[in-house]
Amino acid sequence: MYDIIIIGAGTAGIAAYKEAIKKTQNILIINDGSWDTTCARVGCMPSKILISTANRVYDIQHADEVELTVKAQIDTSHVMQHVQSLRDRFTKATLKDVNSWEKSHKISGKAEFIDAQTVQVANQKYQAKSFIVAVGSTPSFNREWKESLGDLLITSDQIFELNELPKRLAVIGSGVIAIEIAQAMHRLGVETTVFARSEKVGSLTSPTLQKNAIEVLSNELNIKFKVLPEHVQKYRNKVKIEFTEHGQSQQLITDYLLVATGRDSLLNTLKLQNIDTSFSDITKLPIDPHTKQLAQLPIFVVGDAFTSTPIQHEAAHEGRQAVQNCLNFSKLKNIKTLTPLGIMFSSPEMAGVGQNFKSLTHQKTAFVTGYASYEKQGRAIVNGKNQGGVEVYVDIKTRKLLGAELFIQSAEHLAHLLAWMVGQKLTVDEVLDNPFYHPTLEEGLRTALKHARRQLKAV
Ligand SMILES: Cc1cc2nc3c(=O)[nH]c(=O)nc-3n(C[C@H](O)[C@H](O)[C@H](O)COP(=O)(O)OP(=O)(O)OC[C@H]3O[C@@H](n4cnc5c(N)ncnc54)[C@H](O)[C@@H]3O)c2cc1C
Ligand SMILES: NC(=O)c1ccc[n+]([C@@H]2O[C@H](COP(=O)([O-])OP(=O)(O)OC[C@H]3O[C@@H](n4cnc5c(N)ncnc54)[C@H](O)[C@@H]3O)[C@@H](O)[C@H]2O)c1
Repeated sequence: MYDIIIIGAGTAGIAAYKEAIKKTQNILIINDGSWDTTCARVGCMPSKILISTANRVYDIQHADEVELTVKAQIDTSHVMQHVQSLRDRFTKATLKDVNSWEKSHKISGKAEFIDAQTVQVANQKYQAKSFIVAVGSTPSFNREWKESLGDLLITSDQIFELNELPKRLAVIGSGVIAIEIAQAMHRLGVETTVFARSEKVGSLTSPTLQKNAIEVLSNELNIKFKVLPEHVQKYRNKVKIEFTEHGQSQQLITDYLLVATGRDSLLNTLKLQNIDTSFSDITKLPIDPHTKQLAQLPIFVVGDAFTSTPIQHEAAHEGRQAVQNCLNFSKLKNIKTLTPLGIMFSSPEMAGVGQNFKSLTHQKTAFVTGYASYEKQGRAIVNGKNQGGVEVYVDIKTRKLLGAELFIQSAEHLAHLLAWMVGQKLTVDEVLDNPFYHPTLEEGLRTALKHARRQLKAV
């Protein structure tokens, strides 16, 4: 009997293995499919390569933002090769690591539970004192549409495999994946149309920043809000989409349909109902949000498989932390301990830190919002990127910084600073006691913090 069986070798499973091997050699990791992680193969890395290249094209074509006249000829014919070769560099690094592990610790194949102590892979049974379940998720899509469109319906699992940039792309969804990829494709010269079921873009929950983001992004991108395809079909090896806009029936011919409408957990592949029949509905599993324990069992579910924050660093953190709970069962520690931090790599970037506007409002927390627009922010003007704004949320009683939302260029850096401040439970006064260099984007953050402090004084 193994000390731990880890199911899934993505970000969370690999982090769990690397932590567990420091404590015990009596471990097994089972993975169905490729051992190079969703993040490196079809997620974080290829998407960021595409976005970075697209933003370079944009900056060359918009040099007039800083009064430069540039006559450039941009050849995008190697973009997909660039995405793939750089992506391969990252996946190779992961595979090199995995290949260095003891062979007898690894099994390829789909794991299914037989009971709470036993899993089966291709008719072979394996038992463990504890399990770390890190099976991740997969893109959701309409099966009927897939049947009629075949390879022309793609998800984030396929888009980075295209040999060349398409001429035209339709995207369904206006969440994180949809907007990141749609904006990048548009900037690379792909005629891109986004179908959004609601009037919302990306991850922001603040109504002010959301409104601003809709304005800014729809100035650049063709986003059809509250419009969804009604019928799709293959037409001369293209995709024909029928939809209704402003009360009129319309149609659009495009090369591919990218479906980015969320991801489904792969927990349903594990036959958890063999442990307890009540586990057959994976959306209702009794998983403790803090310890990630399934019911009272020595089974811990980590990463994207069951989370409201499907992001890489959380998956890795949960994978590592779960090992302690397995080896010290049943003395459990909370796994979910990181300050919330989410960054969306649109342009301008969106970020959320700590508690967001929506959760603070729902919990009826007594807080003030400090706001700063970046339209007139000195450094942003100098950079020719003066769009968006930031909001900081401060507790009225304790004056502590509770969270922030950002929609500005380079939000990724400010968001980290803010996450570290929120994690240290600093008050707005303590944050403002720190140096703010001139001229920097951080000065805009100071404006927002001061705005919040003025309201506290007024309360
Ligand atoms: C397009 C895209 C862009 C992204 N960009 C970012 C980003 O910029 N920043 C960020 O933080 N996050 C990003 N993410 C999210 C990030 O990739 C995920 O949060 C992270 O990869 C989750 O890791 P995981 O270990 O939970 O799952 P995965 O890495 O998906 O690993 C799960 C593994 O389990 C295996 N498995 C499934 N079922 C079984 C079974 N029954 N038996 C055995 N093995 C099984 C799977 O095959 C897979 O290998 C992005 C995701 C996508 C799709
Ligand atoms: N930068 C990053 O950190 C990053 C990048 C990409 C993905 N991710 C992670 O991956 C997760 C999944 O991303 P995602 O974009 O697939 O999910 P999402 O939840 O961000 O967006 C889903 C979108 O699909 C729409 N939608 C859902 N069902 C629909 C339906 N039936 N018809 C039409 N539209 C529908 C929603 O309205 C929304 O616009 C994200 O939550 C994020 O945590 C992170």
